[in-house]
Amino acid sequence: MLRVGILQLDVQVGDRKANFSRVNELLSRAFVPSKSPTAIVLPELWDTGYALEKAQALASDEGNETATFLGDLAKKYNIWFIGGSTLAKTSAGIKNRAQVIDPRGELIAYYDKVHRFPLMDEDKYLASGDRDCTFNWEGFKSGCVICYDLRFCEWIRCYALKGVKALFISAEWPAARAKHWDILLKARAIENQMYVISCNRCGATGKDAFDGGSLVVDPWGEVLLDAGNLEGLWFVDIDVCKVDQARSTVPVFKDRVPTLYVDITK
Ligand SMILES: NC(=O)CCC(=O)C(=O)O
Repeated sequence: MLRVGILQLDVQVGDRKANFSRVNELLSRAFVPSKSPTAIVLPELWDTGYALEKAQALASDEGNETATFLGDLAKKYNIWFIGGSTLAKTSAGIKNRAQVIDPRGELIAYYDKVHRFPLMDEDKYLASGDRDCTFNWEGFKSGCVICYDLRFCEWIRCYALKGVKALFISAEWPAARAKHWDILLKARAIENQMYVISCNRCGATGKDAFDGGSLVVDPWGEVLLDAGNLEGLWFVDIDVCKVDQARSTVPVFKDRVPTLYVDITK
């Protein structure tokens, strides 16, 4: 068994100090030790929110400030942090970067959001990523994407074809489209026969409301955890055998006919 913790946060926009201190507080209040290796997931841009007009000032070099903060907590609690993105200053511009930190506090992988969301001005302020992110989480091949990436079934399929069995998704997905969020998480889990482990923001900034609704969905599409719409930290165990069971029972990956899946726009 492996265990995931969903830390659903009401992000304070532009205030990294407040978000750091809230995460500290939630962990010290709600962390439950376990024998199962544990990964905690945070929302997209959990430390600064969508203050993109101030991205230049808020971003830290390669996202190091946030990685250091999480690294210290990872060591203290002997946990992973998987996903949860920050603004990272890079030579190619500022990126929306999800970080993977192991229990030694080391940043072992990161993912720069590939599909920038124009309705929240990401195309105006941020540079996009150009690669996927897969890694070994306690022997379980896993991957990360961020929010709007969830809409691109072909991108998530690439992860599954690379052998990913657990996909971590961090998001700031507004309440206005909460239904899409819910359906797409379940669809991606069912069609790829993988765990989908998500963490969305909750609360509101001005008129922008976020409903949370973070889900952990198993490879059969069953919801193992629904965080509701409040701030908090919740845990659930996942049985790694379920992915192989689902894939051998309904042999989608054996039955694909990729020679027919051509891109007709080319
Ligand atoms: N932060 C995001 O990428 C939001 C994506 C979103 O709201 C959507 O509808 O897609």
